[in-house]
Amino acid sequence: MMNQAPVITIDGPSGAGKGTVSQLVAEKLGWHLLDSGALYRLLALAASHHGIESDDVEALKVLAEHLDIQFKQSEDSKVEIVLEGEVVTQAIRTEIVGNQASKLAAIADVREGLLLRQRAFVQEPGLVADGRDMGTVVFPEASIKVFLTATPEERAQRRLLQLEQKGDVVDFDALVKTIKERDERDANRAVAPLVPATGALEIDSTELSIEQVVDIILSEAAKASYI
Ligand SMILES: Nc1ncnc2c1ncn2[C@@H]1O[C@H](COP(=O)(O)OP(=O)(O)OP(=O)(O)O)[C@@H](O)[C@H]1O
Ligand SMILES: Nc1ccn([C@@H]2O[C@H](COP(=O)(O)O)[C@@H](O)[C@H]2O)c(=O)n1
Repeated sequence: MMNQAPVITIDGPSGAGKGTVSQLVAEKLGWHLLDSGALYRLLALAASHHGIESDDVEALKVLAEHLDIQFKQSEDSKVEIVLEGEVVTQAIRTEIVGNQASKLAAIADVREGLLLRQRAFVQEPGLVADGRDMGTVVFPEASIKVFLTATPEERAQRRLLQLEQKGDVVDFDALVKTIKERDERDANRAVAPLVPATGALEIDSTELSIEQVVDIILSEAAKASYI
């Protein structure tokens, strides 16, 4: 990654706050943003649309390499996600799609198929990348690496609030179970498992507000003279 724009990676389990925090840090720095989980979710949705089974590794790799997607900045500065011409910003956020994404993400060829697309997000003045393997595999030379966690119960509580605000009815215990299952699969897979990168700053956000987490990361950015 010599002579490339700087990268801050924020990895961690589902619901730890990576997406929220990454967006705020990117806004503050004026940097680009990569939500790598969205790519795995888009792949899961596209596979389902095309009737591709999760054991058809060859077809999944081709699909991953050629995913027809766009991240469009809308007027209210939110990002609209388009898959094969259809707006799927909300459709990819369900727990079902998240789980399916996590199953496909355990396949080495699928990860390989998405690798270059993720690296292409590095642009001046810098990139904040959120996911599971940003600091370990995709951007191993990132200048700041963060591993963001919170207890499964706290993450389930946050997700519950998020889903209730959208009008969804969800059971807390079922949510904790799903979150633990996804953690287990993401952390124990053979390829790019969810582990802190060497030298990552580990932040447990269970007792922290979003603003406190953002401030910790921005103070690292200030130390690196990005602010
Ligand atoms: N420190 C925090 N305190 C309270 N709520 C938080 C905190 N961080 C994030 N949240 C809230 O938790 C919810 C989940 O956050 P977010 O979607 O950013 O997590 P995530 O790690 O990106 O999850 P996923 O990997 O599944 O996409 C959001 O509603 C967000 O506002
Ligand atoms: N770098 C990444 C990002 C995501 N995944 C897998 O995708 C699933 C959905 O991700 P979200 O962050 O949107 O919840 C996730 O459970 C991972 O299995 C990944 O493997 N690597």
